[in-house]
Amino acid sequence: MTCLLDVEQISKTFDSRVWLKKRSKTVLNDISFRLNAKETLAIVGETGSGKSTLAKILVGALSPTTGQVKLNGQVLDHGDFKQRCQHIRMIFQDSGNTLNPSLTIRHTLEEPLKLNTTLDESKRVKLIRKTLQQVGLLAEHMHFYPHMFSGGQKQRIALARAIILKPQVIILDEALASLDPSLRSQMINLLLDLQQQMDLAYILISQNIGIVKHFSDRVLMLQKGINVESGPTLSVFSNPQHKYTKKLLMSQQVNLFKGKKSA
Ligand SMILES: Nc1ncnc2c1ncn2[C@@H]1O[C@H](COP(=O)(O)OP(=O)(O)OP(=O)(O)O)[C@@H](O)[C@H]1O
Repeated sequence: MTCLLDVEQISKTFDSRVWLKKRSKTVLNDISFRLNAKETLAIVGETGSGKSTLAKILVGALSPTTGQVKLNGQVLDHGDFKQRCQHIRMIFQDSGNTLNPSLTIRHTLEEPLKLNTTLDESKRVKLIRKTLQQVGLLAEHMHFYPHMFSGGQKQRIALARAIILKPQVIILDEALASLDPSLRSQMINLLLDLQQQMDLAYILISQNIGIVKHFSDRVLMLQKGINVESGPTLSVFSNPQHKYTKKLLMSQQVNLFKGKKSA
């Protein structure tokens, strides 16, 4: 299988000044992993372990102190948002609530198309209709405003905004955390369907071992910015080697023997 995303030895140190004294804090230390098409890698760690910092580096919102990110073998330069935003998209926990309340869904979805494609208006509208249907909404919803949707529907619109440019990688930063269990299962099934249809790769950032077990192929356990254990999700969860992994699994007491798509 060809490698889509190649993350090589990423480290990040934040510098700050307190009372004229310079302080440095290393929040990511030598993180490397590879991601293939149609694959889901979960990045799991407690609060403050560096998950969001890593996600921000992958989408280009932060530059790494050392290391590099390659997409299809090409190094991504920090600040090259046009290249990144077409290929790597991110959905947050509250993405649905960040929709501009004064814009119809059509205008929200049309914005990235105007910025990144040469499609004319009729082709843009056609693609918006198709994308809304792909995420389980109606084509007519493009005329609605965000306040006319439920939380789960808004998260689907955020997903539509993420897939409309046909990206290769989607980063889900706790994107399922605020949904109730039934909406969460529907969203996971939708994400798995889209993964097959569009050859998408996902990076799932989560503290929820149950979601990770259900959704990911491989897992990377992050503790204080260090990759303490990684591998196929079922192997890591059924035979954890590092005490941090054992502690997280114990704290959430998950049934470890059901994996992706069989749960
Ligand atoms: N701009 C910044 N300047 C200094 N320190 C920062 C900055 N951004 C993040 N940090 C620190 O980096 C560490 C990792 O933060 P990060 O948000 O990546 O963790 P996280 O694993 O995503 O946590 P959570 O699950 O709570 O979102 C934290 O200690 C945080 O305080």
